[in-house]
Amino acid sequence: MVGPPATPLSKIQMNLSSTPGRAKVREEKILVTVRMRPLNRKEQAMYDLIAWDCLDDSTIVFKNPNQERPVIPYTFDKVFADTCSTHKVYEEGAKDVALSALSGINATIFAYGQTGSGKTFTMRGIAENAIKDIYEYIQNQTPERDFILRVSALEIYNETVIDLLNRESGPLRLLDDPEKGTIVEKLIEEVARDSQHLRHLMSICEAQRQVGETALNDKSSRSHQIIRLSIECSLRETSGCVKSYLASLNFVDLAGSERVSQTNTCGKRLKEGSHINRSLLTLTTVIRKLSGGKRGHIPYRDSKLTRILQSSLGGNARTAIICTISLALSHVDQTRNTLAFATSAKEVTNNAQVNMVVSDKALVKDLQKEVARLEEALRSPELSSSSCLRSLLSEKELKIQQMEGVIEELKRQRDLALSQLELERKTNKIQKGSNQYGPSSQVVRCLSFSEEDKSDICERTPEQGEAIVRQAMLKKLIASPNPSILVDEIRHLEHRQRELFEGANRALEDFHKDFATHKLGNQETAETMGKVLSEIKDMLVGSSNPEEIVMADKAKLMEEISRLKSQQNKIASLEKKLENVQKSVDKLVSSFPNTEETLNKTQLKRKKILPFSLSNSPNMQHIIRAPCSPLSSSRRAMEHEIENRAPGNGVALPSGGTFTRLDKDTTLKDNESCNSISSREGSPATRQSKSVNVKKIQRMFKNAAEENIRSFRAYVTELKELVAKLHYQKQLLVCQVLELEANKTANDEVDTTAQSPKPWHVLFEEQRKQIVMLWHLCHISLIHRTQFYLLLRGDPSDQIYMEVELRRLTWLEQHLAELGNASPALLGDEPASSVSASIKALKQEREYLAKRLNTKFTVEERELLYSKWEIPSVGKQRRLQLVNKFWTDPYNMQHIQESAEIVAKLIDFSISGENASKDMFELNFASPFDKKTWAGWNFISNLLNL
Ligand SMILES: Nc1ncnc2c1ncn2[C@@H]1O[C@H](COP(=O)(O)OP(=O)(O)OP(=O)(O)O)[C@@H](O)[C@H]1O
Repeated sequence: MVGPPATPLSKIQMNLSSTPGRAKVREEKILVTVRMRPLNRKEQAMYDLIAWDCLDDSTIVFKNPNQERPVIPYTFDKVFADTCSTHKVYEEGAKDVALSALSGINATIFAYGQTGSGKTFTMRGIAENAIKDIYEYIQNQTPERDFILRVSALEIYNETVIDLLNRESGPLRLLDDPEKGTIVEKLIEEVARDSQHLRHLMSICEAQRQVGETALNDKSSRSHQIIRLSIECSLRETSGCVKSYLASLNFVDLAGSERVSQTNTCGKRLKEGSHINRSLLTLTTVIRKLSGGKRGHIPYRDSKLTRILQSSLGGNARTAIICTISLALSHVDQTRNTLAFATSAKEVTNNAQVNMVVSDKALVKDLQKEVARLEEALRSPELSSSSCLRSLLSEKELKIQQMEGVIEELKRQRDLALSQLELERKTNKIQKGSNQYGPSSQVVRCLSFSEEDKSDICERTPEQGEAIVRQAMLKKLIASPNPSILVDEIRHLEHRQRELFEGANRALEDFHKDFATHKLGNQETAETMGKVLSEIKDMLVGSSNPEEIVMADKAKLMEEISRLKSQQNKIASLEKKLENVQKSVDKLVSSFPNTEETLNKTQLKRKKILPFSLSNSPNMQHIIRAPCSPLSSSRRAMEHEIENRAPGNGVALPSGGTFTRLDKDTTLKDNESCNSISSREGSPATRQSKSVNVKKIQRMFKNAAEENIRSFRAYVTELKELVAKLHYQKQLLVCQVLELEANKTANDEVDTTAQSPKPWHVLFEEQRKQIVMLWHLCHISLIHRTQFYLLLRGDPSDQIYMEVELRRLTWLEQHLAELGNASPALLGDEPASSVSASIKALKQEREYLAKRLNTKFTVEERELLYSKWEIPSVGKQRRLQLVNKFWTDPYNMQHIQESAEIVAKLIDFSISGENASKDMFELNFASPFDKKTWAGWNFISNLLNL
């Protein structure tokens, strides 16, 4: 086949390269030489004159015997005088170009000239010399180089291409190949075994050529002849890589230009001459245009000659043109034409390049091995068996389980760390004296009632320390509730509540006793006190008793919940009663200003006046220790008052000491004073002194009573808050327990369901709906959805595919949700690169499908679709608008069905077609569509690392 080397373009590296032993070949002008033919016999017989002279080996000049016009010399790369041998012409005008083919560069040598000027004579010699040199070169090469020579030959006779090695094949067609250029269809290419064989083949070509007799040449070539040697050189390198060069060497013997007047042709010869001249004219035009440097339209296609020689004329080849001329004066015009052609040809530039074929044999061998392995695997019954599939599936499920386990463990560790961090933070705040809590700690604050009034960690009592520990425990408890811990916590709260009520009761009883003993306050005050006392007692009765708690210890969790629920009313009742107590105490306080007056009227009559004292009350410690009690501050105020008293006022009060001890001392001193007053009764000084002391004692008594009333009021207020907190805390705990119970019930239901499975068709419908929703949420490929949806119709064998798909999608959806919720600092670019990549891929897929609408649906069908899917009749990108509506409503199964049907038509997918097999899903994340993954599935695959 004549044309550029028949090597696939993909395997050819069209790089400039150095020819072995030569300079780099880049742009290069055509080598143009002129060979003079001596006068032949006919010319001599006619006494024709020699019209041309060689000035030197590159210049020829017309002899101007008449000296009419100034002579214009012609200069070429070489001018060979008529005495020059063909060998010299070859050596200096063709060899260099011809041997380029040995290093992968296309080469063309052709003879151009007037008929009978010696073209065939010259080309025969050139080819002979080239063949000789080529084989010498091959023989001198090292064994690392292998050469293969192939021969093909054709002639263009009357614009018909004939295979000279297979003339019977008839006229051959020229074809345009995008990679190889013009090629001759069905042209035979014979491998030359050696130089002899090659010569033999060339002799066949010569014998087959059209030759005719004309007036100027007995054996005139009536056709253009092209003999092509394809030379393939393989170079084995130490790395095992093999480089191959492939080049063609064309020997072109053109038919001669001729004038009818000179050749005296007619009929057949005239027709031949006409074709010859026309093709030569095209050649001349091509050369002239190329020489002008203007790369406009080059009329290569105007003749078969120029089409076939296109790469040699300004293309990828080194070219040498030997222009043959006759020295005879009778042919001077034809010679001038030839020299003009030669002059143009000199200006034509070619771009010869090495045609290198790199074939990595090692790689090829590896690929062959891999193919063989895969073929073997495919043939293996094990791989296609269901056991293999099952093991593959179980392996992947195991991997998913492991990943889920890891995720759970990480979550647990994260929660634990957060809990510890929060505790640490709060502990630090407490140590710094701050009791401010962040909004996120609201629940914990409700539970941490015992901590709120701790102002200094240094003064923390064991109870306070315990409260901090409990607080941490409660936070853990909320994060991961445990029924037994919850129940314990409830009991603890109830116990604490009872302690508070009992403490309040004892304090109030003593308080009331003191009032009664000392007749403090008026009747109204006494009534109020009695009322408060009875209300507190009611509260105690209303609270849960120890037996219930003991019973609850043994009760089951649900019974405990019921009990707590039933307590709701009791708690509300308690709150109500506390309200009453609060009101009563307020009333008591408001009535107290009359106390001084009462004291003056009543107590002064008594011989023995005892100040109000709780010194003997065992419950006072409860009041003092009561959380949130302002008693400490009132105590300080009392101490301050006592300290500021004048030393000589007759009241011997020790400075410092506790309130209780102060009361004791005061009581003692007061008793003593009273006794003393009694013994000295009657003296004026004594009366005055007694009057002063009584007033002081009354004032002290009043202060103490006021202080105790205020303290008790504050205590009741605090108690009310505590009850409210307990109530809230219990509710929280009940919720926790209920949640646990609900989970337990749900699990039980699942277990029950597992024991009595639903019918497959029901389960299939449920799973399919879930899958459709998850496809939507995870932005899965529409093509995948369509194929999966249409292929899996609820057969029992679909079960495994459904389960795998559901499992994957569930995992993916959770993973994407976690990515979306996670901190960007923790995730880096992952969320953006994952979700957005899937969305982008889906968008591209929709665009792809939209483009196919025109080819897969007729205009009428499209209009129907637009109408049905409510696409406006006027607007841009209606096709995309339509496709954008597919698969967008996961709740509507009719919509899903119709979407799937349209997408299936767009991608030529048919459930009965060749490409419709459930195996296409392969139970892994590879894309189902021609193995050409969409970005979404690519991402999913990478994401799951399966
Ligand atoms: N340089 C030369 N020295 C001696 N004889 C030559 C030389 N060139 C050509 N001849 C002779 O001239 C004759 C014509 O030559 P040839 O057939 O090669 O011409 P041609 O250009 O091929 O003609 P055509 O175009 O008609 O085929 C032949 O007999 C050949 O031997």
